[in-house]
Amino acid sequence: MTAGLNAPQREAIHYLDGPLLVLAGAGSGKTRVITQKIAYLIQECGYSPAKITAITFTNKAAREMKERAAQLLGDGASGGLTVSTFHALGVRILRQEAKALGLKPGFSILDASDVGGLFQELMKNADKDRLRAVQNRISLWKNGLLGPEEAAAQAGNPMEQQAAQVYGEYERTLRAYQAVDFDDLIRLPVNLFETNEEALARWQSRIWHLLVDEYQDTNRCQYRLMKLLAGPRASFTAVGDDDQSIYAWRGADIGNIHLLREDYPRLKVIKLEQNYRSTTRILSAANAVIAHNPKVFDKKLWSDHGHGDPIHIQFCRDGEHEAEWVAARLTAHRFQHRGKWSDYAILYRGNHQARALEQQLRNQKVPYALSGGQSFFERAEIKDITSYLRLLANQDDDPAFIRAITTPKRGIGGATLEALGRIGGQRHVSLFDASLAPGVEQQLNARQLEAVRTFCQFIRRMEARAVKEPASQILEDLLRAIDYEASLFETLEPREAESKWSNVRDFVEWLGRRGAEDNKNLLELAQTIALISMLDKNDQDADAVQLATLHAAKGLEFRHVFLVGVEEGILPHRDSLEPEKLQEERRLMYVGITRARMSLHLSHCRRRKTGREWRDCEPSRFIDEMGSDLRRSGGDESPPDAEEKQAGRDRLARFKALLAQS
Ligand SMILES: Nc1ncnc2c1ncn2[C@@H]1O[C@H](COP(=O)(O)OP(=O)(O)OP(=O)(O)O)[C@@H](O)[C@H]1O
Ligand SMILES: [Mg+2]
Repeated sequence: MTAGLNAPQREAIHYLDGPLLVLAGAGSGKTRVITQKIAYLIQECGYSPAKITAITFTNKAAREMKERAAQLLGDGASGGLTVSTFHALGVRILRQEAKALGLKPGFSILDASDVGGLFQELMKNADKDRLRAVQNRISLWKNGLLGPEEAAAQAGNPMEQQAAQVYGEYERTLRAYQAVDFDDLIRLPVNLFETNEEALARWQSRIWHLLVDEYQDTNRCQYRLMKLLAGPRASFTAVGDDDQSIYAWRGADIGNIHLLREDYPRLKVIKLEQNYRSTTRILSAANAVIAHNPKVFDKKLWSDHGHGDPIHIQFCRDGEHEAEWVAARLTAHRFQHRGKWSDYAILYRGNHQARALEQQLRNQKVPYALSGGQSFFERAEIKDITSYLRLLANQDDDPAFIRAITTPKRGIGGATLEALGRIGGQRHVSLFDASLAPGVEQQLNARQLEAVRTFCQFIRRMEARAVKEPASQILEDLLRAIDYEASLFETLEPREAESKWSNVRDFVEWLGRRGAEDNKNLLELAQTIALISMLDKNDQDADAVQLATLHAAKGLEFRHVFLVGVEEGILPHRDSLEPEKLQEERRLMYVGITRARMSLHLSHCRRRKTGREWRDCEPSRFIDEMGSDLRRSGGDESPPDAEEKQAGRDRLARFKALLAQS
């Protein structure tokens, strides 16, 4: 079972005498240790899969790990195993312990855009920057387990004082809607377990061994949850790499690695030193870059995959040229290596960099999948549909009520909603309940009343069906009943309507499949949609180039990686030039380089256009830090004239024709 693993990996897998930290560099097989350890516990130690919980950083990683474990163990042997993100685990805990927390089991989970909307309501006159600052501040307080009162006592500058004020109001609003935000998914279970011994004991007894991947990016709150769940037995395996900690901006805390030693004096630490992912050239460059950060833990990393191809640095004229170059070079490279599109990833620092790349990939007919961008689930048409689902599961969810009752238009407007809001406010009930409350007749005219009542009855009917019929069936009926397709075509240009309707169809199909696979009804599915990102929606088997931000690429590996925009101001980011932030940018660069197995291409531009302004660009200092074993090209062209551009296009056309023949 542990064949093909090295000695320290085997040691990590077999170690069960107490808390264990595997601290090792990129590609050294940390994630593999977790997967193999799950199999080992079940197969060799006789653990029931239901007694094992593993925590990963993304839903995609969770699913891959589950699949790997199922493969290792054979059919059905891994049933009951929990592999999930901290957030998904939080949902599970909240759902089962809802009563103790004063939540109803169908509570809503608000995603980032819902929360953004709520803050806009609460701070009507604030500008965008203030809104974002306040929202971030509150999120950090929540992750630090500080309530509104403690926050108020701690608030320093005027922004923080305002945040502390809004915080209380925000929390009351969430509770009134029977809704939670992402931070609550971790914080509420922690609060519960700290005050309710019975609940804690129940969950502790379910977890004989806890495994945590990407430990370096846990925040204080997640660490508390992990510690509570591990309990006094402290039977856990955490794996991580301090050099890959890239979420400090979201409250992740490298200090948690030290904390583990302090909190668990018996902590065993195992280091892995062999990298199985990358060629020596790639690894040396990564090691050289990260050596510029102060060393916290002594780690070595070597690989016996041979030197491999030189790392290629391309100097491009401008952003457009860079995107053109990437698409063309990638296509040629794939042709030479007779590879698949899915062997390739294009990585970048910020989401906005994707647009130019997407355009070129489309032009050159390169199939691609985008992750880490605006989530599929945050598109207006999908939010329209999910507002119905949320309302089916939770009729206290006022934002969902407002969106659903006004989409498509059914003659209910601001005046009706205001009247309902007044009744709700007086009686302390939701808008849904206000619609059915006695006395509502006096506030609404006959037409309004009829429209509101019909809507509420429709929701009730669908809710009753949702607990017993397959999710896809209900969803189909729901769409038909509200005539969503027609409403799109009535209000939008045909092409736009077409594209939105096709997204809705994708969503229905996907949700139906998900329901059947996970054996969940529509109400249960409705709840977790907020947790799902675009990455999960992608067809896993599709042969496509992966486009991702460096943050979203963590933990993944690709045969060939293109890292674009390796420039001062982008990577490192212009807002992150002070020493601590610069170190995090350097770790981001390290993460990027170490995603590559066989080849790595970097690019930077002479100048870029932002808005109407052209800006001169400097290559990133991180390129210099990679050492001298680099192959550079480009940088000597003057801007092309029309003739040259045409010649380039002709060359490309000939090349494509060649490709098509091959
Ligand atoms: N003992 C081994 N023999 C052969 N291949 C291995 C071994 N251990 C790990 N690998 C392979 O090396 C690659 C990297 O492993 P893995 O993703 O587990 O590393 P990691 O330490 O989790 O990396 P990261 O820090 O990027 O998350 C994977 O393709 C994995 O299958
Ligand atoms: Mg990993």
